[in-house]
Amino acid sequence: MTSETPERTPPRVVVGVALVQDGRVLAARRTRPASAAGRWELPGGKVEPGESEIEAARREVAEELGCDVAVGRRLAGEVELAGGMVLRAHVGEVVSGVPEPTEHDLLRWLGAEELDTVPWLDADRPFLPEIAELLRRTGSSVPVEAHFDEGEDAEEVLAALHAEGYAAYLHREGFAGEDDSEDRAWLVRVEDPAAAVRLDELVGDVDLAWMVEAGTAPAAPPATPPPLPSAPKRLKRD
Ligand SMILES: Nc1nc2c([nH]c(=O)n2[C@H]2C[C@H](O)[C@@H](COP(=O)(O)OP(=O)(O)OP(=O)(O)O)O2)c(=O)[nH]1
Repeated sequence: MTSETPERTPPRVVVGVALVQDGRVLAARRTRPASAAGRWELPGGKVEPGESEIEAARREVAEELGCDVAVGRRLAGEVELAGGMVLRAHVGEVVSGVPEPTEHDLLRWLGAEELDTVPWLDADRPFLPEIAELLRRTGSSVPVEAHFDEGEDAEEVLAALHAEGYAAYLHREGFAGEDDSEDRAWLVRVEDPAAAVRLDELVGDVDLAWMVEAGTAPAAPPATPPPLPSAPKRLKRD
């Protein structure tokens, strides 16, 4: 950039939250302005100066829906809005309370195949394919597992899930005929789709970990759990 390049004001961010629960996402119908009334959006609003997107998302959802939400990773991309604003979207979930609209006139929980049944605001449409994929991936009641090479990473993710109120447990991968416990991976298993969304996010912050299809591994931890490292290790977050 040269000294002649005019300074650009960064666009104001509007953050929408794709609240996911039981394989569905919460859509809210706007009442204002007249040009947007009757169109559907993700709950959210403008990020205030000094606020992070996540703080703004939690504040806006509390104002609009009267419930507490956990806000996780950002969906890909952003969409330019009129008035020098951009729309970004994050995945989230309700952690306490039941969404009741204070500004919208209707809420609907939509499954992956129902996303097209409401007239979304134009700016929200580019996010729908990723939301649909997320709902398909997490919408079943099949257990979901994450594989960890390192026990301490698995333990830390497990602790994070428990701290946020999710049911999750740790077990070691079983290899037929394998008796060297050093070679066996750690698996964190969840059965609730909302917990699967959160597990997926946490796994994204760990180098040697990935989501796996839950196999036939035992559904309960072994009677005598193998020792875990005790030193805490920070998750890499951005
Ligand atoms: N909240 C939200 N706004 C959206 C979405 N899609 C979209 O184009 N918008 C637009 C509508 C508005 O022009 C702008 C956000 O306005 P807003 O009225 O929700 O935000 P706010 O509560 O912070 O605003 P204000 O009433 O305090 O002025 O972004 C969406 O999914 N969620």
